[in-house]
Parts: sequence; C-alpha cells; structure tokens
Amino acid sequence: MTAQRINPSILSADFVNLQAELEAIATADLVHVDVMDNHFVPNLTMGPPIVERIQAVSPVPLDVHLMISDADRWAPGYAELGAYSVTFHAEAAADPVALARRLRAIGARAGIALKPGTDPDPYLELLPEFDQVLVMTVEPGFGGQSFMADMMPKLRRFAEAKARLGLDVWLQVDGGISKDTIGIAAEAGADTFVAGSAVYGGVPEHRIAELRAAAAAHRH
Ligand SMILES: O=C(CO)[C@@H](O)[C@H](O)COP(=O)(O)O
Ligand SMILES: [Fe+2]
Repeated sequence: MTAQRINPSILSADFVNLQAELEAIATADLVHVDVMDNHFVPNLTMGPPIVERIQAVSPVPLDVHLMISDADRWAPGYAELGAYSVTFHAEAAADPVALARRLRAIGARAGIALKPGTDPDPYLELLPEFDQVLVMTVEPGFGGQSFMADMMPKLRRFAEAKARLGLDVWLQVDGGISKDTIGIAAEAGADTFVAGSAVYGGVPEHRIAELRAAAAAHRH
C-alpha cells in the first residue's frame, strides 16, 4: 500500500508567530515552505535567512517549494541549509537534470514542479532523476485558490510512468487540497498532499487528521 504524506503549507500560517504555527503541525509529515520572488510569480514571501530559522525550529522536516526564477543559481542553497526536499519549477530551470543531481549530491530530495499549463511529456522519461514531482493544481503564487481537477490526467501520466519504470518517486499535489478534493488527487495517483488554507483554517491537528483519513479512503 502506498504511503501518504500530508504537508501543511505555512503560506496560510501567521508569519508573526511562525514558531507556534510550526509546533501546531507536529503531526504532519513535512512542512511545505513556499519561496516566492515576485518575478516567477506575482507574490513575495521569504528567502534563505527565514527558511534557515524555520529549519532550526520546525518539528518536522522541510519540503521547500521554490517559485523563483533562475532556480539553477538559488536552489542548492536551500539544500545546503538542510531542507529535506527542494522542489524547483521546470519552467525556471535551464538544466533541470543537472540541478536535480546537484541537490541530491548535497543530500536533499530533488523535486520538479510543473505549472498547470506545462506539458508533462518531456519529463516522463526523466523521472529517475527526481525524488518527487509536484503537479500544481492551481496557478502558483497564492493560497486559497480552487483545486483544478483538470490536472488529474497529467497526474495519471506521471503515475503510469512511475509504475512502468518501477520507481518510488513521490507524486505531490499543491493547491486547493481539502477534505473534499484530496480523494480525487489520491485516486489519480498522488501520495503527497500540500494543504495551506485547509490546515490553518481550523485547528491544524484536527485538519491534518481529517485530510489523512480522506486520503486513506482513496489510497492505491
Ligand atoms: O504553492 C502554493 C501556492 O503557489 C501553495 O503551496 C499554497 O500555499 C497552497 O495553498 P492552499 O491552496 O492549500 O490554500
Ligand atoms: Fe507550494
């Protein structure tokens, strides 16, 4: 049976009380950290100094999602500060395979993210180069948007390639995941679920448990 992971996104947390907000998700698998540069996406969040402090106090490992241009230059720094996984966007990297190899060499899991409009085809045969693939289920940039169910065929393409190649690459979804949508993504082959507003919009521990139960009901 596939292991499933719930990764709350601190984009929906109170940024002035980050330590308490991190402690509130101690029952999660990883904490999803959205790094935005106001260039690749029209929003700005944080950079290495803040991510380094999050790394120092978080009760769970860091799943860093880089929504930044020139990923080739900046992504290795996040692996060096100790992030468990570093995911960069395919659209923002000049050489995704070389970058993934650098991230792995530093000791991080290497992830590649695809915006909703990005064709999965060029990446299917490259799956062995990555530890996780992030299929965006909203346009990156903001929390609280609606889940795009029309991304499920793309997710299925990766699930098929994963099975065909016999890999244990994680298939992640991010955007609009709630107790009502998580089953749709699990059904299509996702095993790693990012949820921001759904977790921090209530008591995080309860929301995480609710999401786990809803995903498990559709486990592969
Ligand atoms: O990467 C992003 C947004 O670009 C996400 O990680 C959001 O933070 C998810 O928020 P919700 O859709 O779950 O509220
Ligand atoms: Fe994200």
